[in-house]
Amino acid sequence: MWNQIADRISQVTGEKFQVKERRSVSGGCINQGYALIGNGSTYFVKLNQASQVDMFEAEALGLKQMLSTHTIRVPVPICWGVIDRSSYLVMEWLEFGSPTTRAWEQMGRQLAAMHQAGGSAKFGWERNNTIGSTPQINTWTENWADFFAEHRIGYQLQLAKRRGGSLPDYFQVVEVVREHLADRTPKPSLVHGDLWSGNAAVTSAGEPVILDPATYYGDREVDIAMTELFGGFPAAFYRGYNEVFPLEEGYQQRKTLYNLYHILNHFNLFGGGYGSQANRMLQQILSGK
Ligand SMILES: Nc1ncnc2c1ncn2[C@@H]1O[C@H](COP(=O)(O)OP(=O)(O)OP(=O)(O)O)[C@@H](O)[C@H]1O
Repeated sequence: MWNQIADRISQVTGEKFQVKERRSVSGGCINQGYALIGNGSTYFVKLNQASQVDMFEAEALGLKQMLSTHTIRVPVPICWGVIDRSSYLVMEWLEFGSPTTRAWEQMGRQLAAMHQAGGSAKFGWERNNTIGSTPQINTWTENWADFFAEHRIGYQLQLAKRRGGSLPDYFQVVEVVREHLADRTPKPSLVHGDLWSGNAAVTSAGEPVILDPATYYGDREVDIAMTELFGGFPAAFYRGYNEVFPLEEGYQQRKTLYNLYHILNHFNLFGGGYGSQANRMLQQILSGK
């Protein structure tokens, strides 16, 4: 299989690539990561079962879409497909370094520029993708409140019900979410979609980079909300972001709603205490606080 992947890399890049060494890269939960080292070039390869090829294709197309904005660095996808029983995604290898305050500030500015780049009149994306390993529904929708209420919260609630979670009534929640967002009419921004600290890094040359996206066109605030969910990014990141594209009034209230999506998804993926956390957030939202 590795030789076939090397042949595909050679075909796509136009430069003969032969594997000299292969190293396992730890860090991901969903896929197995490898460094493929050749003479003078290295690639990062993710592997999964053959059935997961759509997930890799969506990731590659999301990375391409972000690249097309020329705003923030993301790993360049090279090729993907199925060989034998495995699906694979090959991308540019990145050397990571320690982030400086300057790099965080620049990441904020560059993410803001990506959010400003435009490119769609509707919310959604050209295909469904995944958030973690959960399907993420990206049906094109005119109205942000409808999109987020139905395709983000509603979809996760349905999955949670099937998982046996005791969460408030689906219709009540979806309607309350729709109401809460009724006055929110953002321009569709290309968002990363899964921007926690594990998916943000800095190269050894000091350049900010964002990885492993769950791209779609949505309210830019979903990315900022998620950066705050598991501990937050350094203050320099928010300073840089607000310099270019200041957050609007009401963000603090919407933040809980936007992060509820990820907590419901964590409940669906991992169960445990995420169910009670989702319930607390839902109660807060339903009581209008
Ligand atoms: N282009 C790259 N070059 C070098 N190392 C990388 C690259 N992309 C990711 N990595 C390393 O591999 C690890 C896993 O990558 P990633 O998070 O994309 O995998 P995943 O299995 O899809 O993730 P997850 O389970 O977090 O959704 C990262 O933490 C990072 O250290």
